[in-house]
Amino acid sequence: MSANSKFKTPSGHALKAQKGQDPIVCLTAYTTPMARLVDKHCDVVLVGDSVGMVLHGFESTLSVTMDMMIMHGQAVRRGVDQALLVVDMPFGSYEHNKEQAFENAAQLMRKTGCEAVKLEGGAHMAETIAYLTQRGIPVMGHIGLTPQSVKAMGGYSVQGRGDDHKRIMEDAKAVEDAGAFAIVLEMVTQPLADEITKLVGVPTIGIGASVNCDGQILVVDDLLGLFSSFKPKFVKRYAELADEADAAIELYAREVRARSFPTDAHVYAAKAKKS
Ligand SMILES: Nc1nc(=O)c2c([nH]1)NC[C@@H]1CN(c3ccc(C(=O)N[C@@H](CCC(=O)O)C(=O)O)cc3)CN21
Ligand SMILES: CC(C)C(=O)C(=O)O
Ligand SMILES: [Mg+2]
Repeated sequence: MSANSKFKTPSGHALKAQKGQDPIVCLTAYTTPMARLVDKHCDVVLVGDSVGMVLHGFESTLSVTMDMMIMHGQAVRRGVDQALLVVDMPFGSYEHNKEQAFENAAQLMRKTGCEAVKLEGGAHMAETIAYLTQRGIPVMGHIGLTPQSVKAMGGYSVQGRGDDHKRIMEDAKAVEDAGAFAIVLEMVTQPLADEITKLVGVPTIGIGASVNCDGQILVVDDLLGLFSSFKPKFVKRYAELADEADAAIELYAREVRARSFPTDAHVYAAKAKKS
């Protein structure tokens, strides 16, 4: 029995070693039942701060709090026992200084039992990422389109088409050098994603980036067709569950109004029937 065998989930180091191997499969989850479905097929489950837009109806991720990430992180933890569990640090919980970042990252790990945290930002967050990783907190980076900066960026648009190409390359290198075990590349051009994937020694996880990234991630509600307030180009719908739910709810409403539901099969007689 190896010294590590009591840890049943993979570590950030195990994921790091997967660069250049089979593609790393990642999805989000925010609840226990969805976590169970996703855990079965994925290497990484992310409790994304996209939960604010997908489950709480916020217009951006800026309103998401530590309490929300802790509650959804705990729910997802109960459904994940195979994949690496990563929790997003919410807006305002890590930008002030590295001590604030450590305090909140430690709280996320302590209260949810996740294996790692993710935070947005490139070179300007390198010092913070180094501070966390040197103190035992595995960090996943996230560069390119960083949704917590939507108000500064003026929208959710493709990154790296102009003179920001060089800056994003430098961001990737800085985040790797700071000790991140993997880096999410969101909505950067394919040539830029490919250059970064070749440049860095840690896995790149693409979302609207490139088929050549070391892994891919999507919001699971997007691929299931459960979320439709917007549909970025990078989303592929593998199912239309909202349409199925709509049809089911419509039929229920019709049957209640027609008094065709419930039937004898759904109500209780005075005496239990022998079966
Ligand atoms: N459900 C969901 N899926 C996501 O991928 C996601 C979230 N929520 N919330 C946080 C961020 C926000 N994201 C977004 C939101 C909108 C676009 C979007 O509208 N993109 C368009 C316009 C592109 C452009 O202007 O150049 C697109 O066609 O891709 C992209 C990413 C990605 N993240
Ligand atoms: C889409 C992924 C990368 C994310 O950060 C989120 O779901 O919040
Ligand atoms: Mg996020």
